[in-house]
Formats: sequence, structure tokens, C-alpha cells
Amino acid sequence: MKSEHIPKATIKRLAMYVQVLETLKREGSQVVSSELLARTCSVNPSQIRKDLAYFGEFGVRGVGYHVQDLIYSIKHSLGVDRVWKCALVGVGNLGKALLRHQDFKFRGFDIVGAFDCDPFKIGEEISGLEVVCTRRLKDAVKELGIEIGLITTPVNRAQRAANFLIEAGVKGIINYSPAMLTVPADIYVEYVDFFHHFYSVAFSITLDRHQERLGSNDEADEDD
Ligand SMILES: NC(=O)c1ccc[n+]([C@@H]2O[C@H](COP(=O)([O-])OP(=O)(O)OC[C@H]3O[C@@H](n4cnc5c(N)ncnc54)[C@H](O)[C@@H]3O)[C@@H](O)[C@H]2O)c1
Repeated sequence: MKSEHIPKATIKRLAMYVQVLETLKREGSQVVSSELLARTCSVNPSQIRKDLAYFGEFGVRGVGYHVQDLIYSIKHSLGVDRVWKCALVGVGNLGKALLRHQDFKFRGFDIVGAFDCDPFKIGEEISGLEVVCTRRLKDAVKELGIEIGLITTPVNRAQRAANFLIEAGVKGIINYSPAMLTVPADIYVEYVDFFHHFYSVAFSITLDRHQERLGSNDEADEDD
């Protein structure tokens, strides 16, 4: 890797590039032009070139990028060319849906532990994984080599779940609850909220309608 200081926005775009490249690979593409990759990812080609420059020289002038090579290089540089063991805390509606989703394992994020504090849920089996008492989290993290925690507890229990995970030695957390977590500086937290996307789409539609209304008012003014 050329530079250690890769901006967070670049890392998010790289994750998107990998996802698009993997789809292209599944569809049988061996080479992709920077224009097609850029269009599919809704960024401009110069942004892609700038993002990839952190890792070295890619692409052949007039040909584009070799799909497999690019996937390998990005994944290798970002450390996602291996399996990351994960634990999920809070086996309710959302937790169960995530545990049943096969893509996590397929993409290298293997949920190997499912934890809950509800005695009625402990012992239940979801997708072949037994729900275990949260008190056993610390031992399980060490035994199973868990590095990432997913929090799917109610909002008022999320900090407690985070504390358990951090105490157990987990370094990264994906928090699906709407709680803002307080964590030490060396713990990485990502917040996942589907509603941000709903807001974003609703705002965009509203803005379009507002512009249309302004446009039709302007036309009406010209007619007067
Ligand atoms: N990110 C999103 O877009 C999104 C979408 C839906 C729900 N959510 C959030 O996900 C969370 C879960 O929602 P749900 O509908 O699955 O709730 P749920 O009530 O069905 O499940 C929560 C589970 O957490 C367990 N739990 C509570 N405290 C715990 C603790 N300290 N340790 C371990 N387990 C604990 C409960 O026993 C329960 O099984 C909520 O915070 C909700 O707001 C987020």
C-alpha cells in the first residue's frame, strides 16, 4: 500500500467498488472500463483513479481494469481477503434476520456467536447457531477468535452490549440500534440505520417536487 492515511470516505467507496466488481465477475466480465465502473458506482472516473492510487498502479490505458486483479488488490490491501469472526448481541427480530442471512459468511464475515440475555431465547437455534447467555461472551470471544460485534439490542441496552463486547476484547462494532455509543479511541464503531436511506429518498423526491412547482410558477408568471 502506498499510503497509510486513507480517508474514511475512500474506504466506503472501495467497499462499493468491490461489491460492483464481484457482481461483474459473477456475470463473467474479465475487464471493466473506468467509465463503466464509475457509472455503476455513481462516481466520476477521476475519483476512482484517485481512490485506487492509494494502492498502486491499476488499469491498462484503453483497456480498463482487470476485474479479478482489482478485487484481489483492494481486498488484500484492506484486510478483507480473509475470514473475520463476528458475534451478534440481541437475538430479536433484526438479530434473527441477520443470523439467517447467508451473505455475511459468503463475504468473509462469519457470525460464529449469538448472544442474548433473555432466558427464553438462550438455547434456541437460529441457522444452526445456538443462542448463548451474554455472560459467556468474554470466554466465547477468546475461544472463537471473535473480532467484530454486531449490536441488535433495544436502544437502551446498546451501551451495555457494547461494554460487554469491548471488555471481551472486540475491536470493531456495527451498531444497528439508534443509540450513540461511548467507546475508547481504539474501538471502531459503524452505525447502520436503514431510515437514513428512507429520509434521503423522501428528501430527494420532495426537493424535485419543490423544483417542479417553482418551475411551473415561473412559467405561469411568464404567461401573465
Ligand atoms: N438499523 C436499522 O435500520 C434498524 C432497523 C430495525 C430495527 N433497528 C434496531 O435494532 C434493534 C433491535 O430491534 P428488534 O426489533 O430486533 O428488537 P427485539 O426486541 O425483537 O430484539 C432485541 C433483543 O435484544 C435482547 N437484549 C436486550 N438487552 C440485551 C443485552 N443487554 N444483551 C443481550 N441481548 C439483549 C432482547 O432479549 C431481544 O431478544 C433496536 O434497537 C431497533 O431500534 C434498527
